[in-house]
Amino acid sequence: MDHLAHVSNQPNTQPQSQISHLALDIGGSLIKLVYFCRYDDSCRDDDELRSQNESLGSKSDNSRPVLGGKLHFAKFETSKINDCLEFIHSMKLHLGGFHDCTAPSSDKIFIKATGGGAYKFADLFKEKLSVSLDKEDEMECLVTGANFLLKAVHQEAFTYLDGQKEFAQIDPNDLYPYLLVNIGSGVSMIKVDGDGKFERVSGTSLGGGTFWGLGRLLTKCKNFDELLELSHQGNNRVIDMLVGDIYGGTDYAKIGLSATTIASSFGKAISDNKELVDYKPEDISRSLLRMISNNIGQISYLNALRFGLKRIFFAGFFIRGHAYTMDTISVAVNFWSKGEAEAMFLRHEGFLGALGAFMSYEKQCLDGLTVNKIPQRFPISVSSAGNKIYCSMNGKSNGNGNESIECTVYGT
Ligand SMILES: Nc1ncnc2c1ncn2[C@@H]1O[C@H](COP(=O)(O)OP(=O)(O)O)[C@@H](O)[C@H]1O
Ligand SMILES: CC(C)(COP(=O)(O)O)[C@@H](O)C(=O)NCCC(=O)O
Repeated sequence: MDHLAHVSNQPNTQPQSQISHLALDIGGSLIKLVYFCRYDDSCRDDDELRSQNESLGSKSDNSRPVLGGKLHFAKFETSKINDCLEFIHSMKLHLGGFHDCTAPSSDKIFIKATGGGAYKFADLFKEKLSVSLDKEDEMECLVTGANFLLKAVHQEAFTYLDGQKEFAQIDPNDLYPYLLVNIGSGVSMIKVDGDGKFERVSGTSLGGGTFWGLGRLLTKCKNFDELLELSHQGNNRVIDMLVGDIYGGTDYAKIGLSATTIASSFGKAISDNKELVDYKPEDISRSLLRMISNNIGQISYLNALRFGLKRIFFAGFFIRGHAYTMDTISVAVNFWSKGEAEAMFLRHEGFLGALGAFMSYEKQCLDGLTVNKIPQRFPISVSSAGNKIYCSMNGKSNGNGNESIECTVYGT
């Protein structure tokens, strides 16, 4: 089975009854899965977690049991949805949904799902797994996921400039407003003012799908990571027309453009008298990556300026923890804002929507949990005091956002 990534150490060895609450984000390019896996001894009072709780500024409640476990993440290409269905089936993840106690037929299992595929593939899930997809709004899920990560997960956000990664100290009480830029197949820009308070203020169709789609056509690369890898070795100046190419090697200082600034992405191709085969795939990949990243960085900054936002968080699987992508976006934001605005990135960049869908289980009547009839309800939410779910990262970041998140949930 060709699933791209999963984060649990050995998911297939987990006792099935420990897995619960599967949530999906089915996007234009990738399907993202989040599910919760309890530890065996999870129903316990845990002093360490209580002190963690107190350090987060919330009061511990000794009367409630603690469910310890991990959030696991996985992703599949949307075009390989059958692999995803097989994975869910083999792990029995589809049983980790909820019964709608209010529905006439309460034997139905619902799985929380967001993204366009929650609509497009609803019948397929019903046919293959006998589950219904309970649809949650994509923008709402992105915002819920971002707020959760920024408030609850240690060292989630970081800046990246000149090869230097620096974790940002995020004060949960001073988080808003910010601009969330989700770079998936397309790009959404969302002004976030609070929990559930947001507005999608802009977007662009020149996103991750454009980079991968054009890149595949122009370079014959077989997968996304190969294309990204190629860009490492490439030189965009071979294809991009620089200010210096137009100005005889000099800056256009009067308007603040150096000779090395890209004047026109892919512009050299009009006059080089070359065919596609004459360009190296790595140079094409590099130019393409800069074109898309610069453009998104610029539009993001303009929207931040429009609403007076200082912080811009970039997410979505286009970024892929890739140094050059993050560097280019950071430089674009820095350049256009003259250092006023800052680009930040998230370790779990691609899982915001799926996490948001996962959080939305909180809204449901959860008494009829289907997995092992867990007696506790599952109040997942991150209040400003962070007093229901606690997280710490498990293991070091590998840049893919594929770590599991240790989390603890109070049962009620
Ligand atoms: N393994 C991969 N296969 C395809 N695209 C990938 C892969 N890894 C990263 N990407 C990039 O991530 C984008 C999808 O990001 P994602 O946040 O999952 O958006 P969506 O919800 O639209 O699928 C793709 O368009 C591509 O640029
Ligand atoms: C339609 C979408 C919200 C779908 O989300 P995605 O699957 O790309 O993550 C997104 O592709 C988008 O915002 N596109 C840009 C459309 C526009 O504003 O021009």
